[in-house]
This record gives sequence, structure tokens and C-alpha cells, in this order.
Amino acid sequence: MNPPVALTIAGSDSGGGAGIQADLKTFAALRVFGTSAITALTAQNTLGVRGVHAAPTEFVVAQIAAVLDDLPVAAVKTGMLATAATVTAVADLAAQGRLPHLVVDPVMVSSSGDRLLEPEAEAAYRDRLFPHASVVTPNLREAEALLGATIRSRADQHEAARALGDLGAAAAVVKGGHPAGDPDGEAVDVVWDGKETHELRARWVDTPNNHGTGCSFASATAAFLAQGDDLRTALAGAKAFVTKAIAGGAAWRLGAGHGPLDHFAWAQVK
Ligand SMILES: Nc1ncnc2c1ncn2[C@@H]1O[C@H](COP(=O)(O)OP(=O)(O)O)[C@@H](O)[C@H]1O
Ligand SMILES: Cc1ncc(COP(=O)(O)OP(=O)(O)O)c(N)n1
Repeated sequence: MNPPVALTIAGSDSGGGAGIQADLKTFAALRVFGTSAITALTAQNTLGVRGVHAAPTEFVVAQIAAVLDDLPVAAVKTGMLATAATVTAVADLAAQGRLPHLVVDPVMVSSSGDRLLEPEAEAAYRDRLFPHASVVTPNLREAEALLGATIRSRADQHEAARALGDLGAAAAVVKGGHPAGDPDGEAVDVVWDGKETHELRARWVDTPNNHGTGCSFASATAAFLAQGDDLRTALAGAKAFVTKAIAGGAAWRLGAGHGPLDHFAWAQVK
């Protein structure tokens, strides 16, 4: 029997920890056939981003169309889209109904503090892409930028998830992985499911190796949706997946900065 197919529209991380590389490893670990449209090349390692080379928007669209015209894509994840023109082009495809089960991770800044999105693209996310998303998955900092709000407490995190829903996304997750763990020793994400909020909780893993956590969470969500799970089940599965991947890579010392996750820890424990 054929595996389900997922598409990631994202940037390349030469260091292998985040972006397309994290997404394809996540898809493979979850037994989903991964396809990709690369929006930008980054010269990047565990210490930071040295350069970004965005692909022309027409060529991003050409990659997406080549995949969609031939393969039965069941779910789509977007990561680093880099420019306002690419955000808008992806939104146009979504408006045409071509991007099923669309998971939008609005990547803006890397954990090393480097910008991965043109500032003017933030409005395009809000106004054009979010209304077509099955779920949007900003981290705390991205949610603050998109909403023009400050998130200081768990109550603020719940309010932010609701407010993202008001922007038109069917559901929203405000991830709580940065900058520090929960006082209860848990990593807490807040989900707005279109009706109410609830929390995804997992144990906090004390490790410097947190590069690619957001990419892996969003692509795992897309993988579970591609397998036919409903959104609530897919998000719970993605939370379990990313927690195992972080724990699995916690003892690794790959690079001198924020190291990668072990995406295949999932397969080892199952
Ligand atoms: N050290 C950690 N231990 C456990 N879970 C974590 C840790 N860091 C991040 N997470 C989880 O990883 C997922 C990605 O969140 P986050 O790191 O905030 O995203 P991003 O990479 O976009 O900043 C969330 O489910 C978050 O709670
Ligand atoms: C090419 C590329 N895409 C995305 C990111 C950011 O990765 P993410 O998992 O959202 O966050 P951090 O792990 O960097 O906090 C990236 N660095 N490069």
C-alpha cells in the first residue's frame, strides 16, 4: 500500500537541524512520504545564520505545482517563506483549494536571533495566508509580533491563541518552548481549536539542543493529518513526537551551539 504524502514548503538549513531537513526527517520517521518546495537557502549551523538566499517566488510556485500535479499530497506544512511575495503566492494556491490540511508555521526569526522573514511579510501572513490555514503554530515571540501584543503569562498565551483564531485561522497553537521552561517543569503549548482553548503539556527537557523544535512540531502535525488523524489527535501526536525527539538528542554534542534533535528516537521507542 502507498504511504500518505505530505509537502513541506520551507527553507533549507545547511546545518541539518531545522527547515526542510527537519521536516523530511520528521515525515520519514512518521512513515509519511515527504515532498518539498524550497523557498530559500540558508548558510546556517548550530551557532547561527550566516546568509540567506531566497528563491524567486515563481520558482517556489513551480516546485509546488510540479509536486501537486503528480503526487497525491494529503497535507502541507509551510515553514520559512522568506518574502512577502512568496507568502502571497502560497496564499493564492491555498485560496484555490490546492493545499489540503495546511499547517502554517510562521517562521520569522531563528533561535539564534537571525531574521528569516522580510518584516513586510508579517501582514501577508495575517491577511492572506492565515484565513486558509487548518492550524497556525507561532512560538511566543512570533505570536507577539503577529498580534502586536505582549505575552507574559499563561493567561496571555490563551488570549493570544484565541486572537490568532480571530485573524481567520481555523485553529492556532501558541508554542511555549522559548525562552524558558514552565515553572511546573513542563513545556506548555496553548491550542485554540475554533471553540475553546486547551493545553498540550509535556515534560521540559533540559538541553541546549533545541534547534528545529518548531519545524519538527509543525511537520509532525502535517504528517499525522496526512495519515488521517483529526486535528486534536494530530497535535497531541506532534507534541509526543517532538518531546521524544528533543529527549533523544539531549545528550548529543553536534556543533558548538544549539544542536539538533533525534527525529528517529520516535521509531526506536515504538
Ligand atoms: N526543552 C524543551 N523540552 C520540551 N519541549 C520543548 C522544549 N523546547 C521546545 N519544546 C516544545 O517544542 C515545540 C516547539 O516549540 P518552540 O520551541 O517554542 O518552537 P520554535 O522552534 O518555533 O521556537 C513545542 O511543543 C514546545 O513546547
Ligand atoms: C531554514 C530554517 N527554517 C526554520 C528555522 C527555524 O526553525 P524553528 O524550528 O522554527 O526554530 P528554532 O529551532 O530555530 O528556534 C531555521 N532556523 N532555519
